Formats: sequence, structure tokens, C-alpha cells
Amino acid sequence: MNALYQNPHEARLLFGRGFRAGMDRREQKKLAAKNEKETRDEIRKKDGLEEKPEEAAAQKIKEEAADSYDTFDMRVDRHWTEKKLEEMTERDWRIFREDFNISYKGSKIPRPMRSWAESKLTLELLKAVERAGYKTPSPIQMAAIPLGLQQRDVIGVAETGSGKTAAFVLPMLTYITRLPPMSEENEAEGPYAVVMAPTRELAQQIEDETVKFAHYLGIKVVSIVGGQSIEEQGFKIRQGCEVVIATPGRLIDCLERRYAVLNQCNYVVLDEADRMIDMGFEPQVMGVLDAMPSSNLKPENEDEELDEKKIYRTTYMFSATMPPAVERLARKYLRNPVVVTIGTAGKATDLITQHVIMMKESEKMYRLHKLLDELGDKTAIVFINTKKSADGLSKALDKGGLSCDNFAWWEVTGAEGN
Ligand SMILES: Nc1ncnc2c1ncn2[C@@H]1O[C@H](COP(=O)(O)OP(=O)(O)OP(=O)(O)O)[C@@H](O)[C@H]1O
Repeated sequence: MNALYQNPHEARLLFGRGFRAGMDRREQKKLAAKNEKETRDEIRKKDGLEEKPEEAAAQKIKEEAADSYDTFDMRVDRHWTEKKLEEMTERDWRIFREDFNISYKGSKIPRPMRSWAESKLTLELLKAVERAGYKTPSPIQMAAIPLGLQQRDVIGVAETGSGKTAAFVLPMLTYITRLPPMSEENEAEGPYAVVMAPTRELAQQIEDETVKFAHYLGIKVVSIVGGQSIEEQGFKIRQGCEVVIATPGRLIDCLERRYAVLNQCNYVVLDEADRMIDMGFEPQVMGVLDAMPSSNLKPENEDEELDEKKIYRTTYMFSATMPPAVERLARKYLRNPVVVTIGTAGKATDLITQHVIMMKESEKMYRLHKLLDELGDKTAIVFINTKKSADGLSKALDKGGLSCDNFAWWEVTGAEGN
């Protein structure tokens, strides 16, 4: 067999560099010329022949032609960052989604937004975003804001600290600005939007983030969490507020005691839904959702177009995992939702390094002590599977001179109740 065929030249694929089928033709031609020269040299060496001048000249021409090969015919496009919105192709959007690790599940999904300027947020809100110092939207904001602005139901899976809050707050405020301002006539009918979160601390964080934007629009935010007077909270709601941020237990209490109603609430956000379920709040969450009017539910038929001018019940749900109880909730209360995942669902966050240390049971206490000692004046959380072991461990650590708070009582509110 001819030696040329024994040593075939491999195509080098360069996907993602803007070449059709990932091929850089110039690079290929140069490699082919080099390959041919080496093979001919080898054959001549074997046969004891010298290279003829005309062969050398022909080879030189091939190499020069390869070197100056104009790749413009192979280069299909510029990168999406160099393009205007209207120039974006399907392929650009795919690369854009890959660049930001955005994936979707669902039908009729609107394009993500590449920048704040390209979003359909009102000028007032864009100013508020600028004042907050948010230069570019985070990936969950790029994906979820256009969905919220179309009143689509959303299930968001994103890491903590990824900017989830603004991803639901900005469309929520946009929705509110479309409604009549709160006045004596309608304030007794309750808020326009409700956000539920599993803990007081999270509710507080969401309130801070919401107020950051809401106060420029004159939108009032009230938080309804445990540890404060329920009468006072009820009074604040009745005085008129557009947004309520609440923990589910306290909110259902407020509703059952008639301190608050949700007669005009059509926008609801469940933040950290899996944690709310884990903490045993499923009945309370469902109770709140059932207290909202059902007259604005979206059509069941997912092919039916939504009327942009109409008000629909919009449900946003964020959850790091989708256990059966969360799926049940989603199936019952969300209509034709779009699932947005940033990064890999269920993957540990990139911000945390995990170490697994294998050891004998008898060494555990010593190693834990050593690890905690090495922290110096930093603090740590130790997770443990039962209340009893937490009690024993905290006592042992206390004895060993480490100041230790035992939060095991917290588990009593958990679904398992152990
Ligand atoms: N586009 C943005 N640019 C700059 N900072 C941002 C942007 N979006 C959010 N942030 C800030 O990033 C921080 C985390 O955002 P946020 O609280 O929304 O995260 P999260 O995903 O809700 O996390 P958690 O689960 O802890 O509540 C906040 O301090 C927020 O102000």
C-alpha cells in the first residue's frame, strides 16, 4: 500500500472558534503539506534517492499556498458578543446559553436577556438596577426575568448567592406597576404579591433586596415572620402594601385569624421550596396558595397564547432539588412552567470545596476536635443526623474548650421530627 495512505492525515476539529463544522482549513492545509513532505522524505530515504529540485519547488509552493490560505470562506460568524440583538442566530443563542450554563425545559421559551439595556424592564427599574450597582445581569436573572415579564410560571434551580432574589423581584415589581395604585378602595383586599421563604433570616434578606428596588417606585413591602407581634403585622398589611414577604407558618396564621386576606394577590414566589417542605411547611404553603383567587389561573392548554394585557396568576418557585413533594406542589399550582437550571442541578456549589475524610468511628471525635481547633477564631457548623448525637457532641466539644451552640431543637420542626 502507498505509504501516504498508511499514515492518513487526521482532521483537527476546532468547534466553538467560529469555523464551519469546527474545521480550520488553513491549519489543515498546512498540516497536510507537512505530512506529505515527511512521508516523501521517508520514502526517498528508504530508496536511497535525493530530492529533485523540481520536487523541492513543488513542495515549497504547496507550503506557501497553505500558509496564505484565506480562511474567510470558512469563518461563518462573529462571536455573539460582537453582534447586535437582531443579528443573533440560533447558533449564537446556543453558545450564549452554554457560556452562562443556562438550560431550559418547557415550551415557547422567550430568549434570555444579554444585558440590562436589552431587557424589557421599565426605565425606572433600570435606573434602580443601576443605582444598586448591578452592571450585568447574573445568569439566573438573564434567563428568569424575561419569563417573569411574560407572566410565565418558572421553576428555578440555581445556587445560593446567584442573584435569585432580583430574578423574581424585578418582574414582580414590573407586574405591580401595571396595577392600579394601592388606595383606600383596594388596600383592604390585601397585597398584590406574596413571597414565601422558609426562614425569618431569608425573608429578611429578600425584604432588603426588594426594598432596594421597590422604594424608587413607591411600592410598600411588609414582612410577616415569627417573633414579632401578629396584630401589628396585620395592621401594617391593612394599611396597604403591595408586597408581603413571609414565612408560611406565620402567614397562614395571619390569614386564618383574618388579619390579612389575599383577594387580589396573583403573583406568588416560593423561595427555597424544598427547604420549606423539609421543614414541614407543605400544608401551610398549600393553604396560602389556596387562599389566592383562582379566577386568574392560566389556561390549562399549554398551546393557548397568553394575552399580554391580561393579568394571570404567576408562580415562581426556586428549589435546589426536586423531591416528590416539591414536584407535587409544582404540578398542582404551576401552569406550563419553564424549568430554568443554572449550572448542573444537584451539583455542589463552586464556591464550596468538599473534602471527604475516611476514618474509623473511634477516630471521629479526635479528628473533629483537631479540625475545629485549626479554625482558630473562625466559626463552623457541624451537621449531625440525630438530636441525641447533637446533644452529646455539643457537650463533648464544650468540655473540650470549644464554645458551641446546639441548634438541634430546630429539627423538631422538621418533617421527620426526630
Ligand atoms: N446582577 C447583579 N450584579 C451584582 N450583584 C448582584 C446582582 N444580582 C444580585 N447581586 C447581589 O448578590 C448577592 C446575592 O444575591 P441574592 O441574595 O439574590 O442571592 P440568592 O441567590 O437569593 O442567594 P440566597 O439563596 O443566599 O438568598 C446580593 O448581595 C445581591 O445584592
